[in-house]
This record gives sequence, C-alpha cells and structure tokens, in this order.
Amino acid sequence: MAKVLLDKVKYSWVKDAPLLDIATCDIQSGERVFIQGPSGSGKSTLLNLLTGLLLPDSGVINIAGSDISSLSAVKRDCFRADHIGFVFQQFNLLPYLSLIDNVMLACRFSAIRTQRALKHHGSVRKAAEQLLAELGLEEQLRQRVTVAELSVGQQQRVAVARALIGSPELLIADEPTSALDAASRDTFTELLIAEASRYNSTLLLVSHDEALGQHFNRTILLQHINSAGVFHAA
Ligand SMILES: Nc1ncnc2c1ncn2[C@@H]1O[C@H](COP(=O)(O)OP(=O)(O)OP(=O)(O)O)[C@@H](O)[C@H]1O
Repeated sequence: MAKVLLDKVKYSWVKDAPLLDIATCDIQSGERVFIQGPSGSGKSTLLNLLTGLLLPDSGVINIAGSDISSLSAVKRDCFRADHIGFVFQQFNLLPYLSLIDNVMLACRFSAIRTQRALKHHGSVRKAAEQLLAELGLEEQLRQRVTVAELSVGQQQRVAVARALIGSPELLIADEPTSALDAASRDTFTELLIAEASRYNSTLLLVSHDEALGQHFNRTILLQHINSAGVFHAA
C-alpha cells in the first residue's frame, strides 16, 4: 500500500497563470479517496503529476516513500510500471488481443509486478485468470473473444484487472464510470473499491461526478486543496 504526499506543489501550463497550487495533500496507505472537481479544474493535470508524466514547477510529490519528481525520466517510467495501476477513462485496451493478454501486458513492463503475480498465483496467466474471474468475466469470454467484442462494461472490468495485476501499491482511476448509467456506475464503483481492498492498493478515483462520493469514506474537493483559483471551467 502506498502513502501519497503532496507538499507545496505548483503547476502551470501557461507562464504566470498557475493551474494548481496545492500546499499539502496527504493520503494514507490503504485509503480509498474520491477526488472531485468540475471540468477544467485540473484533475487530469493532477493525475499526470501523481504518475510522473508531468513534473511540478516546484514542490514535492512523494509516493510510497519515493520523491517521484526527483527521479530521472527513465526511473519515473519504471516507478509507474512497478507501483501504479491506472484505469483510464477510455480504458486503453488493445482491441485485437484476448482479455488475458491485455491483463498480462501490465506485468511485461514490471519485474516487481511479475514476481508478485508469480508468488501469489504461480504464473502471470493464472493471476490474470483469477482477476478476470473475480471481476465477473466468465471463462467462455476469457478464452474465446477479443476485447473488441466486449461491451463497454466488460471492457472496463478488463481494464481494472490489468491495473490490479501484480498488486501495485497505488490504483488510480480517471473518470472510469463516465460511459455508464447510474446503476452500473454504482455497481462498478463498489467493485473497484472491493478489488482495491483485496489487493491492498491505495485507491484514488478522480471524477467530476459528485454522486460517486457516497461510495467513499473520504472526498477531496480539488477546489478546496487548490489555491491557484484559476480554473477554466468548460
Ligand atoms: N496539454 C496541455 N497544454 C496546455 N494547457 C493544458 C493542457 N492540458 C490541460 N491544459 C489546461 O489545463 C486546464 C485543466 O485541464 P485538465 O484536463 O487538467 O482538467 P480536468 O479537470 O481534467 O478537465 P476534464 O474533467 O474536462 O477532463 C485546461 O482548461 C487547460 O486550459
């Protein structure tokens, strides 16, 4: 499990127009946290900072004891692959691969996650099988179809399995329910929280959708922690 700490983090896309100015934000190991903010408030920018895809203009971003902003680009890529599982809004699955191959892909870039999958399941394939089964994708689907043949809800479950294989300490989900109706959204969010607990991952879910807050013990409003105050709402 990962503790996440932001200290005096500032980021601007445009010089002299800060988008994010976060004095402090502290998320404990194992917490399941909902970060809510309207469109244009900087949620994706914040996630890109947390995953080391962007570097802050100043300040420190510490994840699981590592100051990721001080790592080289190559080490940040390795850190992300080893310690962070990501569920993207558009899932980013490879459409012509099987479900299992999509899930196993996350281990190909991380020796640490491969070792964990081997330790707990005997093989990476078995780890992928178990995750897909837990997420309700029955064997017939797992064996016979490509991702392109799945419904949106089924693709989303594959994306969660890929994010969780090898038990990364931090699971980040970016607007993962935007394509779902209200009932499916609630079911999926509960499933995501349960799987994060099962795999001992700290969970950060980011969305504009206030209704998701009911599922979480803690909600952080981006506007409350961000004193930049210049957000360009759509
Ligand atoms: N690549 C970029 N280059 C320049 N400016 C950018 C870039 N990405 C985002 N921005 C600016 O940062 C602001 C916040 O964008 P961001 O995508 O982080 O917000 P968001 O809260 O995730 O929005 P949404 O919910 O609509 O996805 C945008 O309004 C835009 O002005």
